[in-house]
Amino acid sequence: MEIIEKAPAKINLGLDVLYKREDGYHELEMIMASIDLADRLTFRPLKEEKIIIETNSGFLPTDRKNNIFQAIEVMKKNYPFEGGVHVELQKNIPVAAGLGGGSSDAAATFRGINKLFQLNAEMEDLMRLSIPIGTDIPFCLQGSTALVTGLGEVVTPLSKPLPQCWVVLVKPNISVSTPRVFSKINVDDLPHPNISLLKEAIEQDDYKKMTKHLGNSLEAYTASKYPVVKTIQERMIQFGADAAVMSGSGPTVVALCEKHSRALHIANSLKGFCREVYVVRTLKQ
Ligand SMILES: C[C@](O)(CO)[C@H](O)COP(=O)(O)OP(=O)(O)OC[C@H]1O[C@@H](n2ccc(N)nc2=O)[C@H](O)[C@@H]1O
Ligand SMILES: Nc1ncnc2c1ncn2[C@@H]1O[C@H](COP(=O)(O)OP(=O)(O)OP(=O)(O)O)[C@@H](O)[C@H]1O
Repeated sequence: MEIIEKAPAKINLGLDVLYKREDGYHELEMIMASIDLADRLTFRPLKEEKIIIETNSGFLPTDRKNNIFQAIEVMKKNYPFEGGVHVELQKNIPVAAGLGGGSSDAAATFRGINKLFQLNAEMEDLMRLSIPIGTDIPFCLQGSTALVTGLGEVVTPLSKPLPQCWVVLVKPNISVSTPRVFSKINVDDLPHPNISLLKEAIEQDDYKKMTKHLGNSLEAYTASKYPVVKTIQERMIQFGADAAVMSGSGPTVVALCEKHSRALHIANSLKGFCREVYVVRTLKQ
């Protein structure tokens, strides 16, 4: 018996940091979308009480530091099942990229364990249990396109998927620590994208309006530390992107294009500059 789950990456088309809370976390307002770049997880039951993670990624932890391990432990504690789990992770999403790879793996694990051991857990319980592992997990559990608020735990699906377009992802060869970015920003100095207008554009299926309202409060800070983020964004526009925005806390920059030929042109033009370049579609749902 085995269960296979896909774990799609996410992009933040809009990310507004509203304020810092007493506990140090930040209230966010975001538009998030799943894209057609995914890790693949295979779950098998084990007789022994063990969690074994095997992966094609040479540098990811396979112990408790891995989000997959933590998600299995949370499932075991809240929905006791017999034996252990063997997980095979095929890692395709770049790590520490702002693409939510670890969160999506955890979400796939909640879904996979639920199916493998027939635990009948409710989606809203999984969302609540997932938050201490990562604030992007509730969105990853649902996927598609959503307005995401609170710390990341309030997920409201949009009435329409994203207008169909091509997405070019370019990750410079640096890793950005999300806790570090949040600890360094001063909320009073941040720009604030208009998330309401972005949401409206998507729900009106208005591609042009959507591209006008992409924005990320964290972009200026990450770009000030890593100027390569700004350089990539400028080149994407120069090579014909309709819009370009940093995803999450970075450093991946996302370009949107209506035409496939243009997306390929941007990707090919940037390949000499960055090793990790992808052309994908948003997920229709
Ligand atoms: C920036 C985003 O990528 C947007 O999608 C996510 O909010 C970050 O999600 P993530 O990588 O899963 O990060 P988490 O592991 O949840 O949080 C890492 C750290 O970021 C800070 N953090 C995160 C979420 C939030 N709403 N406020 C915060 O201040 C906290 O210091 C936290 O310890
Ligand atoms: N299954 C996993 N996949 C990727 N990273 C993981 C995983 N488990 C733990 N990690 C750790 O989490 C850190 C961040 O990885 P991840 O790829 O999730 O970041 P991210 O793309 O920046 O996410 P976000 O957009 O949510 O901030 C890495 O340092 C990595 O070692």
